[in-house]
Formats: sequence, C-alpha cells, structure tokens
Amino acid sequence: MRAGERVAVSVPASSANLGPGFDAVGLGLGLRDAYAVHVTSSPGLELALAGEGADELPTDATHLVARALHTALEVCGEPWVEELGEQGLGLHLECRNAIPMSAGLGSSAAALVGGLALGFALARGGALTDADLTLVNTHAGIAEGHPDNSSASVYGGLTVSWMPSPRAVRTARLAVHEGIEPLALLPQTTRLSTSTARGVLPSVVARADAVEQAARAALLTHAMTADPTLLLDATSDRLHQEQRREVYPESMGVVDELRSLGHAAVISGAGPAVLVLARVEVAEAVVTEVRSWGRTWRVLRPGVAAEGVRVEGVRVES
Ligand SMILES: Nc1ncnc2c1ncn2[C@@H]1O[C@H](COP(=O)(O)OP(=O)(O)OP(=O)(O)O)[C@@H](O)[C@H]1O
Ligand SMILES: N[C@@H](CCO)C(=O)O
Repeated sequence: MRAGERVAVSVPASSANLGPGFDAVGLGLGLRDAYAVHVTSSPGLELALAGEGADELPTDATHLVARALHTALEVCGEPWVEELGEQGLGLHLECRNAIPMSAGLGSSAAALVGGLALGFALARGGALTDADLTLVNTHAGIAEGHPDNSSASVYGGLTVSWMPSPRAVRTARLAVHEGIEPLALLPQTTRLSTSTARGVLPSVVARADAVEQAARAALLTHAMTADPTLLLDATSDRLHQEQRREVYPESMGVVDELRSLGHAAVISGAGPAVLVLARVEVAEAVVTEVRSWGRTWRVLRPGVAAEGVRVEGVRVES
C-alpha cells in the first residue's frame, strides 16, 4: 500500500426471509451505502460518517466497516493501522449510509460486505474477482451468523444460501421475475435489533410446520422467478413471523391487513420493516392503500438491485 491509493465501493440493502426462506433467502434492494478507503500519509485510522446512523456509530476501529476492512486486509497479508503507522501511513475511511439501521433492510450485512470488499479491492489494486466475492460472501455470512442478507448484498438479485458447515457459505443467485416490484414499508421511529428478534424464537419446530415451510420455501423460488401469481401462497411462513409478533405487533398488523387484501406482504428480515412483493400492475394500488391509512409509515420503492457490491472508483495519486 502507498499514500494516495483510494478505493470506493457501493453495496445494496437487502430483505431477508421473504416469508418461508428464514436465514436462507435474500433479495437485493436498490438502495446503496457508499464506502471509500484512502491511504494517507498521516498515521492512524480516521473515520468520516454521513447519513443513517452517522451521529451514533463509533468513529474508531470498532466501527463494523472498519472491522470488516481489517479482516480482509489480514486475509490478504496486508498491514493494518499499527503496522502502517510504522511506515508513516494511515487510513481514512468514509461511510455514507443510505440504508436505515436496525430496520430489517440488512444494514449490518451491508457494512460487513462493503468493508470486506473495500479491503480485498485495496489489496488487489482495485478489482474484485469472483474468488474475492466468494471470500466476502463466506466471511460476511459467518460474521452475521446467517448468510441471507449478506449474500444478497454480495450478489444482488434473489439469493438462496446455505451453510454446509459453520465455516462455509454457498449461494445460488437467481434472477427476479420482471413482473415483481418490492415495496419496503418503514415505521417512522421504531427500531428493532436483530438479536432481540432472534432471542424470542423457540428452538423446536413441529413436524407439520417444518413440512409446510419446506413446501412454501420451494414454491417461493418458483414464484419469484417464474410465476408471481403464486406469491401470496409462496410467502406464507410458519417458523418465525407469528412467533415474533410480540416484538413487532404494528408490523404484523400491516402484514395481516395487506395479506387479507391479497398482497404478498411479509416481515422484512427481523423487522420492523414490512416487505411487499407486489406484482407491478398492482404496486401503485398498494402504495395508495398504505398511504390512505394515515399511519406514519414511509414507503420506499427501491427496485431490485440487479448488481451486488461493486467497485465504484479506484485512484492512485503519485
Ligand atoms: N452501516 C453500518 N455501519 C456500521 N455499523 C453498523 C451499520 N449497520 C449496522 N451496524 C451495527 O450493527 C449493529 C446491529 O445491527 P442490526 O443487525 O440490529 O441491524 P440491521 O442489520 O439494520 O438489521 P437487519 O439485519 O434486521 O436488517 C448495529 O447496532 C450497529 O452497531
Ligand atoms: N434471517 C434473519 C434476518 C435478520 O438479519 C432473521 O430473521 O433473524
């Protein structure tokens, strides 16, 4: 590394689960955080934060993007801040966040994916290979503990991920049917940490529920890629939403109401955001319906992220 090198990446938000795909299925959303790292000639780590969470996140090496950057540089055998300081160099990290935090839109997964991608891109002189993306996917999925959000942030589109062992992540990436528009509904103030939402889940599942969940999860991939008319049936869940009702009662009310009108509404990830997988011909009507309630819900129409994490710029100053 030398002073003047700079790499920038952007990384999409994601919605996880989509109903029955708990901890496995993710959808990349067209709302992106932007991160950049600059090698400077002043030793130490400096962070500049803007956008969502900027006034509450740490501005030192404990920041999630910085931690992920550190991991990637270590994997590549590159020096971290202390060692760089001995060479008279430092790192300046910029994070511009568009993804709301603790909302259910995969902000922490995006931070991990973005930080790892920055580190690999910096170590490789600016480009990310498929092998690098596999490493990002693996490290981010393991760090999150479940790969659904992080894989969607790595690859965009619809992702189905599984962990053959606690140290391995695999992902199949599918193209979303063009007749589907994702709508994200956000309560104005409510936040919910993923760990709180995971803490209320029972550890045992009845066989009848497991059987039905497997059928719906299989149907989900078909509905999302080939036949959106099946989305209402394909987004029915038996494993986590009802079990978590107490931690997001208002969101469940919205899901119930929209589903009773025939729309494929689910809790987005661990909530409290609600995701509606609307057929494009009814998307406008869903937005009008939600706004007519007069409740304080924000409607986002981010579209599907066709691309996952990507390098946005590389600069080497002499
Ligand atoms: N963009 C970010 N940059 C730095 N740290 C973050 C970022 N997003 C989340 N974090 C950290 O991760 C912690 C856990 O986030 P949490 O998993 O609750 O939110 P989330 O990822 O937005 O939610 P979800 O996974 O349900 O979509 C936050 O408290 C914060 O410390
Ligand atoms: N699958 C995860 C997504 C949240 O990060 C959950 O529902 O707990």
